[in-house]
Amino acid sequence: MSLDLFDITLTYPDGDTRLTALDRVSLRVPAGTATAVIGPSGSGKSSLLAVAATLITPDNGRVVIAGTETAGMSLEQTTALRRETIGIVFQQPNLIASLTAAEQLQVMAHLNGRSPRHARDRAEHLLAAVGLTGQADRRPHQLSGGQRQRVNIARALMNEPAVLLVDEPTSALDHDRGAAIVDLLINLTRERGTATVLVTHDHGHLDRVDHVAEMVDGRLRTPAPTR
Ligand SMILES: Nc1ncnc2c1ncn2[C@@H]1O[C@H](COP(=O)(O)OP(=O)(O)OP(=O)(O)O)[C@@H](O)[C@H]1O
Repeated sequence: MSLDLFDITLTYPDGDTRLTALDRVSLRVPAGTATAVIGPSGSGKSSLLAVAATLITPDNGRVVIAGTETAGMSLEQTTALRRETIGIVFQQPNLIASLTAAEQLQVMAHLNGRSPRHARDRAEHLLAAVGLTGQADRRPHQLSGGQRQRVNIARALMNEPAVLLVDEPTSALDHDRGAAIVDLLINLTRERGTATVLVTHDHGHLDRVDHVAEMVDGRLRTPAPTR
């Protein structure tokens, strides 16, 4: 199931006028593929991710998540859609200090009303998928930065999202660990068929993704295939 943004315009209040952060942006991310969004600071990358995540409603345009049109939905409907179909990986892992790696994941399934047994099994499976077999009982301070980011990614996948939105996942990591995280994200995208958007400053990893979309002053250059 794909992610589709059609002709999105987003403005923010700016004194007496409004600042255009996204200017008629359209983007299609098919299932099982990853698109990197690059561009200078202030070009609109985070705004694009926030609109795709249904965290901000654009002034104009349509956001279609896994075939579901989000325009006109109530707050409750949008929240439910987000919980069920979107996984978000923020730049900083934002893990809960007192919980083990497995518990960080189980909380997500609990919020979605899944059984504790289901949550335990899925957490174990996903921690293995991100290369953290044997680390399930560790708390954040007992994990490295790269391992914490892996827990973060596994947590975003807990509810089997159709769409995976990732903001600067490698910014706190050195080049090799960053490359390993991008490889992991690409493999998970293929295996799980997610439509993945990856905002990144790190152009060293662009050869791994399917498309690169460049933001310039709120506009998107047509995505170019990278392979
Ligand atoms: N909440 C807000 N209120 C007003 N203006 C905002 C708000 N958020 C972002 N902007 C402005 O919108 C434009 C796009 O910002 P955005 O954060 O989307 O860019 P970005 O490409 O993600 O930047 P960076 O790489 O620095 O994170 C910028 O001019 C920014 O100053």
